[in-house]
Amino acid sequence: MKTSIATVSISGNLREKLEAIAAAGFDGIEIFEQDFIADEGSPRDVGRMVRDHGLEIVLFQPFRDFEGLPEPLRAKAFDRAERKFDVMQELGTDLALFCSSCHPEALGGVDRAAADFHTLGERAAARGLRVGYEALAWGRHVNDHRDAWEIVRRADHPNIGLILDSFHTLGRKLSPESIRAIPGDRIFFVQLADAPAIEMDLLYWSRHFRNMPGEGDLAVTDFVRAIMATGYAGPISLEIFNDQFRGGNTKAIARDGYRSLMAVMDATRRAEPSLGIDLPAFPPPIRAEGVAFIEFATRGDEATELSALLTTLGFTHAARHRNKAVSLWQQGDIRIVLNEETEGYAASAWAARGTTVCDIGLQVASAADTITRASALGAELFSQPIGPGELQIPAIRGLSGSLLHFLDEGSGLERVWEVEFEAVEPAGTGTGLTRIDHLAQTMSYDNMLSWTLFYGTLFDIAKSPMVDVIDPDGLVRSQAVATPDGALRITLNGADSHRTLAGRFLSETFGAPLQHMALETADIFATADALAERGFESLPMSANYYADLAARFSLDPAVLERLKASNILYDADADGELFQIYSRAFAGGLFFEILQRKNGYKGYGAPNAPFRIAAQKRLTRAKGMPSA
Ligand SMILES: O=C(O)c1ccc(O)c(O)c1
Ligand SMILES: [Mg+2]
Repeated sequence: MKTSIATVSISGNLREKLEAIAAAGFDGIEIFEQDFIADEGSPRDVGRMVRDHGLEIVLFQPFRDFEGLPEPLRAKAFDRAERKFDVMQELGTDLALFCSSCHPEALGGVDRAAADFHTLGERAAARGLRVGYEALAWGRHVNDHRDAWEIVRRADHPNIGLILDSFHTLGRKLSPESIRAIPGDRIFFVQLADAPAIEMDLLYWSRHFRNMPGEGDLAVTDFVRAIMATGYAGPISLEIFNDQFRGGNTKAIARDGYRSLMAVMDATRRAEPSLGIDLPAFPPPIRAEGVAFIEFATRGDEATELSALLTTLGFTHAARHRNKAVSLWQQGDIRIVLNEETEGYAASAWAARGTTVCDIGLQVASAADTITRASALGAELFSQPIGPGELQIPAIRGLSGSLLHFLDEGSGLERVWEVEFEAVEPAGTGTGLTRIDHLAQTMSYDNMLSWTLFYGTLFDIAKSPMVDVIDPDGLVRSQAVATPDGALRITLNGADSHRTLAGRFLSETFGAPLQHMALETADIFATADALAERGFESLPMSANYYADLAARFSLDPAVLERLKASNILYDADADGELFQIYSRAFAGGLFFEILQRKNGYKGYGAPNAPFRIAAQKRLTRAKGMPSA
């Protein structure tokens, strides 16, 4: 399978785009005319430059407003096409995209358009070129792939074929099933794009909001299945018009594209194995079984402060590393590693950000499969020298330089805690915390799609609808991903203002670090008492908050008093109830959450977030810390 991406999909000048596209692993590009015109090189130079990057120009696009014009406009359109054919020959590409006309004077009629394309086919054939016809969803007379196909069929010329674009079909809610009846060799090119389900004008939606397959809500896999069922064997290309991507990090967006394309083709072959898709074998989306450990890079006073906080939370210093300044704190199935090494990745993370989560360990069905799938999707593997007797734990780079290690059961990796560590204190019952319920990552809003795609393509994990969280100083958007059984849940919080709590945390760190983790208890009231006994300081909530709870829910007054006395936050949804306690912030904005889900409550307490954030900001100001 030949992979490609339209140059319009990413930011930068043509040279920067080519470098990023080649590095991400694509075979070819659709050269967007403007990208090439803006370059100072001649068409020959540009063609050579593309090939020097190991890339092929698989399509020249777009040619607009060709078919159905009355004379003299018609003759002019043919002349214009000849000029572009000249350019294509110099560039070294044989296929042009002609999109359906939006010209105010274009006339309708399938036969008229077919006749124009037949004539164009003759002209193209004389130069050994081909033309593909694409129905724009907002074309004046042709806006449905079935009509474009009828025109191509009647044009009846071997150098005239069809171009299909998932956006134009799915965006207009047309079923892709009709594509299955088209002969595969009459389809000259396939473009893929996804988009979020928002009601708006088609053209505006297409030009500004398209995103990578898997990042939006369109059924791109169904579209690809229909295409592949025709026997189509040409390139599969991404054509993404997106304002954020145009201003984003060129290399990162190109990598997202590659990851997305591999994942959608993999999903297609698994949905319909008989299609025989030409793609190297790699494992299906990985079953994630939970968080195996969270590792902090920390030193000095901050390490002392964090250890004290873990003690009041009921953790014990369970073990210490045999060769390194690394300690393991444990309670139930929760493992928190404090790394005070002065060399290696933890040391670099500490140097850059101070106390921070430098590594996330995930428990997966197979660590080896995880690494294989991640590499097939374009991830960078990570390793560093290991000491005598230590295990080489499979790891990859996440986005923004983050790090993920993978543990599993049965390959020997599960023995890491005995092999590399020696016991210090036996684990007690603690405060009743059993496991990590979810991790909350904070990032700039622009990185949310990338992270959603990252987790969504590697794991068998689904995204829930985005929610808006109101911070007194701006909006934070929150997107959760969760495995079907809830074993792994991650919330991705995107800040677009530095004045929000999330934004400030981000501006003082960088990348997409973990800002908080939520620890589960089966009995919030018993845990609240045990925490109080240990001197844990919870985040104080206002009396107004509890008055509002009394108004919104029919809570027993005694329960309400109990909530208030222990600063427990409450929410309920159609399924069940949620109880939350927050820690105070430490080390520049990190914090812990303790929660109990009752009767299958599925959310994350979003209605409580504005009050929790306001309480955190109140404390920050009271401590005289800069409050933005
Ligand atoms: O928005 C456009 O004009 C446009 C151009 C070329 C395409 O392939 C397309 O899907 C849209
Ligand atoms: Mg298109």
